[in-house]
Amino acid sequence: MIHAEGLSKQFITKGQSRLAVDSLTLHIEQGEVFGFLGPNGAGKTTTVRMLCTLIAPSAGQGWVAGYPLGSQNERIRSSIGILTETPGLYAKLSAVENLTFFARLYGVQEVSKQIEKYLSLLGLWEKRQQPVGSFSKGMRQKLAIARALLHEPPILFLDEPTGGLDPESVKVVRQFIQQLRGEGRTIFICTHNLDEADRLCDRIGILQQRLIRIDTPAGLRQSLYGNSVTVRLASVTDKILAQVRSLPFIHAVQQAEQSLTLQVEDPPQNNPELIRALVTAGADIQFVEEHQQSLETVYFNLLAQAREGSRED
Ligand SMILES: Nc1ncnc2c1ncn2[C@@H]1O[C@H](COP(=O)(O)OP(=O)(O)OP(=O)(O)O)[C@@H](O)[C@H]1O
Repeated sequence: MIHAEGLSKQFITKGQSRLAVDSLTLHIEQGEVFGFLGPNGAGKTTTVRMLCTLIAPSAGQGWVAGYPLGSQNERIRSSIGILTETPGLYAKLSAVENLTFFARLYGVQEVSKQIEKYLSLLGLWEKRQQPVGSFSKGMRQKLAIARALLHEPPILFLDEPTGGLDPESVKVVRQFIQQLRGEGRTIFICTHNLDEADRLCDRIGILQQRLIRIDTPAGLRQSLYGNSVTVRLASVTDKILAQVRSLPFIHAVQQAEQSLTLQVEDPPQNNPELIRALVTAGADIQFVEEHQQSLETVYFNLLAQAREGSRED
């Protein structure tokens, strides 16, 4: 659905050149929710602007909805919906008037039906006649999401979709994103919210000018340290130790008098077998605790490694 091959963007301002995005290669499947993480200035927005045909790449190639960037930009634009950091709505116009204006711009058929559908889904139908200038930030954000969907695009680019929203609105928007994924749409989210990326995204890409890592949230967590499980036992015997060490998904064993801390490949998948094996070996299990690395820890470590790497280059 979205494919980039060595995509780069160099900006030249006042004779100074700056490589904002360096040789980005990625592939995002249809129906995938992809999270794009990276610090301020990492190149996320620049990437999205290239993929949305708002700016031309300096090098590389890209395809969106099967159409190549550059020669088929019109087709790409009609296949995507965009939520930018600044919603750009008209303050004096009502919600309906704003959406009607944009619906005509996109050439939407059945304008009223589409407006009613999305205002209702996002909980704004009651406020439809109010001027957008009187809307809260959360309401404006939801209206901008509605606008991005009026023409039923199969691909959505969402820049900080829940940024600055209260917890209730965050929940509405997240549930809505899940619903859109359920409809088979491809969703590309730029966010600084690691917890959000963790909950919503099938895969996460971490960008720092270059793509540092791309993986599932679970894969990212495992990539640095693996996942640890601590099992507290009445006692640790040689038989128990031998049994645990024979399991192919156990990567490391740390032993204490009454506990084992084990590095497990995929805890939710492997823990049942681990517990069965322990019981077979005669273990009296008292507690099992899973220690997963937080995505935040992984994120900071990967960025630190990337910075270290670029200093050595
Ligand atoms: N039009 C432009 N002209 C010159 N430099 C630009 C332009 N747009 C972006 N840049 C530079 O490119 C780099 C990447 O910016 P970009 O906005 O893509 O980062 P970002 O990851 O989206 O950051 P943020 O999280 O702060 O939104 C920055 O150094 C920025 O100053």
